[in-house]
Amino acid sequence: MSAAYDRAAELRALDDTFAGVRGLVASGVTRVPRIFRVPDDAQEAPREPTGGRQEPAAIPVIDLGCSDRAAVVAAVGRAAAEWGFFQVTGHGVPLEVGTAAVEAARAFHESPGGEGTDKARLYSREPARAVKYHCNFDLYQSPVANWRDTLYLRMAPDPPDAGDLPDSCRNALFEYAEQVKNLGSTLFKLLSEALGLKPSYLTDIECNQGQIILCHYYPPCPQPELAIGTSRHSDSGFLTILLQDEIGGLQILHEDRWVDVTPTPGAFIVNIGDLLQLISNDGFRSVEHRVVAKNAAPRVSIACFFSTHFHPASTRMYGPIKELLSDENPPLYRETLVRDYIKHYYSIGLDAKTAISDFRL
Ligand SMILES: O=C(O)CCC(=O)C(=O)O
Ligand SMILES: [Fe+2]
Repeated sequence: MSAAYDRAAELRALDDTFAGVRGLVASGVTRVPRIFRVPDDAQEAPREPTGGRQEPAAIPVIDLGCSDRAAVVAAVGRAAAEWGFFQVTGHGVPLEVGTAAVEAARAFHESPGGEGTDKARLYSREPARAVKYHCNFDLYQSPVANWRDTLYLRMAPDPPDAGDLPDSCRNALFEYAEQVKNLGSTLFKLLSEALGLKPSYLTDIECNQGQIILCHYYPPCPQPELAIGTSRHSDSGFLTILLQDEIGGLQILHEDRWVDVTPTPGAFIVNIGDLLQLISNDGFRSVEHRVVAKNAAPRVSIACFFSTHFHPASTRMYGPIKELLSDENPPLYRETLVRDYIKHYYSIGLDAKTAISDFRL
């Protein structure tokens, strides 16, 4: 690495544009700047794509509208234990609600940056702010900047001031958040039952209390093989519900291979987060995933995390659920406040799944 490369200064210069990766692309960059380059030696170990000699693997698709509830519970339990990821159809969220949210997110990200704009008003990486826009939440922690910008909305437990949301997104994203919250409640019931607990168990212990919505935008990348859209990581919260557009690029690590999560119109992707792995005492798995960069049309995804994150009033301790423990299934993790877990997770930045192992007994 040449001495002339001042990474900190380049990160700062990007931050100071308030326009993110989209701003770089709009200005016509044809080469990936060094702050985004994935070092050769960090090339992510299991590089093999889906397929090879076998049939391409695919995450389970579960129809929540199926009238056989026991079968749905069993399918959710199997998927959460074996894959950590599944897609759901028959979920009751109208197609147009998801489409409107994706298009609102796209319009925001494609709006101009610069003085006096929504982007400049919202650009922040201040933890306390409920509505903000930034390029890489972990820009200064992570060794590799991701080819991605994000609009961040903390919707619950305390909803943001409506006026803080960009005008063009407000209605679509409030509506989306409400619908996805309801879907989250449905999923927490199914997951409780799949653990052999009463349906209200996970909501009784407030796993659904926090809701954070991240509207990601992945601009076309001129040298996609040198960069990454989202570095490999597992999600920190209890549960994530993700909507992706038709571009693709999301991959999950399954049996040591990267498996493509193929866009399925109208379906949501659901995945278990670290905190649910922790309280289920490894009954459910929080699985690493990443987004590859592409030189295609921009990609939009909306991730909804159920997690109270930095909520200061939350004093509940989370540890392996007592009802699941026995001599054969002793606790594997120590108890933690959500905010302490999240603080630790953020201090590392997106990386291979390491935060949860620091909480193992
Ligand atoms: O954009 C995606 O498909 C995934 C984003 C993601 O993994 C995350 O926000 O945690
Ligand atoms: Fe994620």
